[in-house]
Amino acid sequence: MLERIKSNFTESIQTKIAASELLAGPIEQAGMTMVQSLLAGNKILACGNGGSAGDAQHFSAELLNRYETERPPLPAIALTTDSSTITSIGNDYHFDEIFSKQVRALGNNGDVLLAISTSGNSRNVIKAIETAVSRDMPIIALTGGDGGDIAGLLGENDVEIRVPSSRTARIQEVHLVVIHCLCDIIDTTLFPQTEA
Ligand SMILES: O=C(CO)[C@@H](O)[C@H](O)[C@H](O)[C@H](O)COP(=O)(O)O
Ligand SMILES: [Zn+2]
Repeated sequence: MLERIKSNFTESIQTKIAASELLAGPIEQAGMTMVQSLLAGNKILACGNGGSAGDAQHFSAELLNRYETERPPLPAIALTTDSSTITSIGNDYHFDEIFSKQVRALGNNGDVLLAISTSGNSRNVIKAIETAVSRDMPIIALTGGDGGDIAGLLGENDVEIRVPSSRTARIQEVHLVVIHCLCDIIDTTLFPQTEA
């Protein structure tokens, strides 16, 4: 068991090192897309399932409250938190619609959709992306594996940040680092004078 534990750490570290080489460019591009949207008075909507629902909430909390620096609150909404909304859409329509219906209600032209799926194949995340496309919302997709169906849906103003791993746990561990990089870009670009 001790060897198994150590190998989980080793694999996580190695995936992060590989990701830092591959993903620094796309992460910078995604961070600047978010900065431009926030500067224009827009907001960021975030969604995902399971561990990725937690990631969506982690991101929105860091914008709404703070990341590392003292700065004003920034507008973000996790579409994963309102159990009344999620259960009623799932019950009356379909679980595939739980995020897309909220994007229809809350998403405006220029808002960003942060779509998180380790497989790239979650139907409710895919439908949220399709709705965001129809609203002219740029999409930042955090994926893994081969990018799944999400990879084929993105346009030239969108950014896919695809973790080079096929294990859900390893992909999620890198997604968290990516989310912290995005928060760091937002803080240091929008509030360059503020001390951490
Ligand atoms: O956290 C984990 C596994 O580490 C699970 O809860 C996992 O997030 C769920 O199985 C999700 O439904 C997987 O969805 P996705 O990442 O493929 O979109
Ligand atoms: Zn997990």
